[in-house]
Amino acid sequence: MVRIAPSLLAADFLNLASEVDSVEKAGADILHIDVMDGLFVPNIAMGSNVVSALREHTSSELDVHLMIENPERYVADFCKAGADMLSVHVEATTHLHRTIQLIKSHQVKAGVVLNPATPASMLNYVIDDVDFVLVMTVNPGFGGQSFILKMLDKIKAVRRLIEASGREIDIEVDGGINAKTLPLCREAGATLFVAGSAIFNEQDRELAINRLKGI
Ligand SMILES: O=C(CO)[C@@H](O)[C@H](O)COP(=O)(O)O
Repeated sequence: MVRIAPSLLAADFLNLASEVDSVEKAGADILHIDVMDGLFVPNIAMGSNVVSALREHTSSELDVHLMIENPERYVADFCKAGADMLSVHVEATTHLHRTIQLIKSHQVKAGVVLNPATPASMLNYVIDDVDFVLVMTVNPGFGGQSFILKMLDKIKAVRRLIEASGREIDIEVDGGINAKTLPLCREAGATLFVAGSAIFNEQDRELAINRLKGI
C-alpha cells in the first residue's frame, strides 16, 4: 500500500487550514511537518505552535521532522503539541539511543533520519528501537529539489536491515518524490512517501495524490 504524507512546507501558509483540508479530502494519509532551526539546515521553519494549531484543526496523524541541532531539547514540546511521529537526524543528537527513548516515553513514534551522505549502517544499533526510518532523498532544508538516484541503494540497504531485525517498520522517503520517483522508491522498499511540490504545486490535489498512488 502506498501512503502519502503531503509536506506542508510547500503549502500556502496564509491559508494553511484550507490547504490541510484540501489534501485530506484528496486522500492524504498523514501530514508531514518540517521543523528547521537555521543551524542544522540553512532555513528556518515551523515551531511547536504550528503543530498545536494543526492538532486542534485535524485528527490526521502528524509526522514531525526535526531538522534541528540537539533535538532532545524540544522533544517534550513537540510531543505535547500533538505530534504522532517525531524524527531526529543521526548527526543532530549526541545520544541518539537516549533521544529515541525520550520520544517513545511520550507514547509518540520515534524515527531516525538519514541524510543523503549518512550510511544505513548508522541504524545498526538502534534498529530494534526505532518505529520508522526516514531516508532523505535530497539534502534537507528546502522543497523543490531533485531526487538523488543513489538513495535507492540506501533504501534497499535499510530494507535489508529491517528484514534482518524481524520487525515491521516503515521506511519513509522525503525529497523530490513525484509520480516518476515514487515507484522506484517503492520498488526499493519504501512504504511511506512525503511529497511537497508534487502535491501543493498542483491545483487539483486529488489528481496529484492519485497520480502518486498510481490510481
Ligand atoms: O524535508 C524536506 C526538505 O528539507 C521536505 O519535506 C520537502 O518539503 C519536500 O519537498 P519536495 O521535494 O517534495 O518538493
